Amino acid sequence: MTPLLEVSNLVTEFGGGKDRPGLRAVNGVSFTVERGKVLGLVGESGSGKSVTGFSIMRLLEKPGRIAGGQVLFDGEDIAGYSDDEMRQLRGRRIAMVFQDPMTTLNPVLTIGTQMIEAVQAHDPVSKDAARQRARDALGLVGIPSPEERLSAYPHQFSGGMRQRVAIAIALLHKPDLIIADEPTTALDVTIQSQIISEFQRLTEEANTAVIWITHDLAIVSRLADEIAVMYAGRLVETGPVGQVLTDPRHPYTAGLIASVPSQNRRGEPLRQIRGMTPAIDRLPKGCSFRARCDRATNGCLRLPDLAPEGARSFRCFHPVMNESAS
Ligand SMILES: Nc1ncnc2c1ncn2[C@@H]1O[C@H](COP(=O)(O)OP(=O)(O)OP(=O)(O)O)[C@@H](O)[C@H]1O
Repeated sequence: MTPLLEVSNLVTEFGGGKDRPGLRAVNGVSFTVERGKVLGLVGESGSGKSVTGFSIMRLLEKPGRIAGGQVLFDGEDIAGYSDDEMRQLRGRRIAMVFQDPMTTLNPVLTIGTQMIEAVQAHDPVSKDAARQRARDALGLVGIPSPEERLSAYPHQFSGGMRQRVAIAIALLHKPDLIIADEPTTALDVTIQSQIISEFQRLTEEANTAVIWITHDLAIVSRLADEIAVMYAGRLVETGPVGQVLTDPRHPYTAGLIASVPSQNRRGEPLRQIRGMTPAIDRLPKGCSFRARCDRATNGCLRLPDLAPEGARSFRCFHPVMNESAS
């Protein structure tokens, strides 16, 4: 069966032109997402996670542009779709949830008006039927008194409730894929946990595939089937989440896991990856992680390929081998 989403060699640049390369925020990224499965896309700030999500959705702001690669959605290359074709797909078959729900919501319209518009944008149903769908969707994401809340404006909701509304809008048309870009990062942990559980239940019921963009490995271990780790615009490790998180191969993945606070002992300094992610306009030659890596050798002046090993793949000449895990 064709995967729901197949991203191959995606390159996204900012600026540049015909003869001038731009800044490569996404540099040859390939991954697949199967129907109903959750991919956790992780990496430090600036690694290119959001730009990958925006490229798939074709919501890149100028001067951002897809400079190469393919995005096959249900077997069709949507990277070449016109803006109109893309608008048809967005909201109906692919939806996005952002860190700030106000990216989705309009502050001057009631939630009801916005949700009815969102229903009618893709389904030619009556206003009453659309209102009913909106009410049901608010109920599904745990908004109390949904009928009354339809008449409220976004500012009359708490941050957590606003994010639930944004999720309800994303789920309105039962999309095949949701790209969730750090949707719980700005919320406190209890609300975060409730929203993740509800999101998980709703997407499982509708067999929706999800790309969950985050830097939080705890969320990924709870939610995702597969993980893809990005570093400086490239994927450095991919695979089933259980395998990668318990037995990482790439030293960067291992460093990320070791720096999770719960992995550290009380009283000892928190382990962290030394140094900083290189800026995308000053990427070092070869492996971009080598300046921060204890395992690097002169051989790392060449760029390793993302090489497969069973169900996983990693981009490293000197992978971590955890014998106790095998
Ligand atoms: N509009 C823009 N113009 C120029 N460069 C940009 C623009 N948007 C993003 N970038 C660059 O693209 C790179 C990747 O950014 P991106 O937002 O995808 O990172 P991220 O991994 O999602 O980080 P974060 O977790 O902080 O959102 C960064 O180096 C960023 O500076």
